[in-house]
Amino acid sequence: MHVLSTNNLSKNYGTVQALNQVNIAVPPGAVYGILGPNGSGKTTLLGIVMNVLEASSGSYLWNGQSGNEDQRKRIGTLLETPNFYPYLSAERNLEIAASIKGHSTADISRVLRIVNLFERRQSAFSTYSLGMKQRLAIASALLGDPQVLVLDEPTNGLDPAGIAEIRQLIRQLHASGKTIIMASHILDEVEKVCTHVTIIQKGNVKASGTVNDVLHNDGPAQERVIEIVAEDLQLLRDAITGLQQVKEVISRPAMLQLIGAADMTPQLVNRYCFEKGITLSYLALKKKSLETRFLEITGSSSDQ
Ligand SMILES: Nc1ncnc2c1ncn2[C@@H]1O[C@H](COP(=O)(O)OP(=O)(O)OP(=O)(O)O)[C@@H](O)[C@H]1O
Repeated sequence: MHVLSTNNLSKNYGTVQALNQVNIAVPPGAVYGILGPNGSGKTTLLGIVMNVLEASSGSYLWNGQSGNEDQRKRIGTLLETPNFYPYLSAERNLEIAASIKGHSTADISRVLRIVNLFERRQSAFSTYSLGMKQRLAIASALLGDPQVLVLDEPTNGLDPAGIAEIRQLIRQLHASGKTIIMASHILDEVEKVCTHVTIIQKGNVKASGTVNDVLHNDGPAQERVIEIVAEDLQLLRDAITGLQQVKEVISRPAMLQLIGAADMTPQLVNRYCFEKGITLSYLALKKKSLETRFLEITGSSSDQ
């Protein structure tokens, strides 16, 4: 059974269609990325499934059941930057959060340890770095030990060190068995921490599946690139141009790049050169870059 599934969720804000018949299905134990540029509808989607916003149409199920308050209490959320009191300690702030959420304060040491802030628990929130502040926010989401976490852009506004801390924490929570649903507009982030991804653009789902299938799978009809080097590049160029599977030969500094379809295999190129009496000193099949694949899916980098 899926932890979360949506059925044709749509949302209009007046004339703005923020979501258009969105279907996602989150398997247990996944780190599920909702990837899309600013304004693509990620926050709206998370807001609806957390019952902060109402859908215009469509429905969703948490663990196969229509959402109810009790269930939602068992989901840890980080939807916006939480308001912690700057002059109170991390521990005191969590005591307040626990009492608001109806969780026992006995859980506070545990969550502070998970996010690696236990040693700094007595320090005032205002003395924390941005990364620490965000970790405290995740600690607050972890109160009550929810099995599912919903995080909206958890690394937004952090410096590279802070980003690395949060990504490490998400990986660690995943390893401990939590299901994590997170919005992000950073392709690299989704590739680094997520197991599954839905790419959303202008409220429409463009692709969904495991990160590997969606972002790395070139598909059989896709173009591929092979790089080759031999002692005499001109001779190599003259020879390889005769190989039917090679559509284009590009001269790069000290190497040739061959563009072809999936039938242009490294084995074929190697054998062909060998038969022409040329020994290759380098041969590599290059994967299409993630960025290129993303642009293919979304059609544009800046278009929302
Ligand atoms: N309260 C609102 N009233 C009117 N339009 C809204 C409202 N909230 C969001 N929108 C619009 O809905 C669309 C989706 O917004 P949403 O915030 O869900 O996207 P997002 O992908 O989360 O973007 P961001 O990363 O910037 O938060 C945008 O066009 C946005 O301008």
